[in-house]
Amino acid sequence: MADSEGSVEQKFSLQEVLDTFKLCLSENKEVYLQHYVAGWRGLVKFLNSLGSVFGFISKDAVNKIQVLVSHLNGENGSQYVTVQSMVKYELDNELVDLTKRGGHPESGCRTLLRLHRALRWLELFLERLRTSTEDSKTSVMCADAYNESLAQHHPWVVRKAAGMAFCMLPGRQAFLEVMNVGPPEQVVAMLGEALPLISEVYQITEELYSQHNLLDLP
Ligand SMILES: CCCCCCCC/C=C\CCCCCCCC(=O)N[C@@H](COP(=O)(O)O)[C@H](O)/C=C/CCCCCCCCCCCCC
Repeated sequence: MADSEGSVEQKFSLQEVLDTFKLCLSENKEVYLQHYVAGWRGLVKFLNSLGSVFGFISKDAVNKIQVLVSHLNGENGSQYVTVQSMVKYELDNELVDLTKRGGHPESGCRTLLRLHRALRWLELFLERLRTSTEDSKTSVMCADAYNESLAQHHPWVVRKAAGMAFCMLPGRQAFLEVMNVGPPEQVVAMLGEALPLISEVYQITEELYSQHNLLDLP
């Protein structure tokens, strides 16, 4: 639908996100950065539809997406086709701050690590949502998933702000409706399809980062 300024309204579609995560893995199980970033773009669209209280989260995610896009579109873009090639290129060329922040505050490795940690939150949250019942609270599912994952990497002030934002989440039914899939049973089925894909992308990235000791990049 076009708005009053003539631009096309971008509605969130879970199917679209599912499709992008399907495209993320190459035949030899490398993670395509372009599709990884597209998956996050889709998720941010969803976050934006929940209202301005989530703006500070959306802003941070968009910043990180933009950093990765600028690597992809930069003069060394061919080195950023997959997460594997990015890691190799940046490590071989000493483009990553490994122990403390220095000359490479926006390395692809560091930036992707932040989204990678958030992907674990997403996996935990969606699994809770998939197995939830009508009276389950999205705010509780979201907070539990956050405390089990991302929270460990955030300072008190961010944890506090995130906790307050979670309280503003719509209830389960409204939440499922925003996904634009159909009745709750259909959403649950689609989540069942999406979760193994998200989980595989997460696991492959986690192993790669672990092999190269990149899981604690400053
Ligand atoms: C399938 C559809 C249903 C679920 C849709 C969920 C949509 C979620 C979309 C985006 C999630 C946001 C990802 C946030 C990335 C955060 C990265 C991060 O950890 N950044 C921190 C560290 O960065 P540096 O300072 O080291 O550069 C930064 O400090 C964070 C600031 C913002 C607060 C982040 C809170 C994250 C909460 C988890 C997401 C909650 C979304 C709730 C909506 C359901």
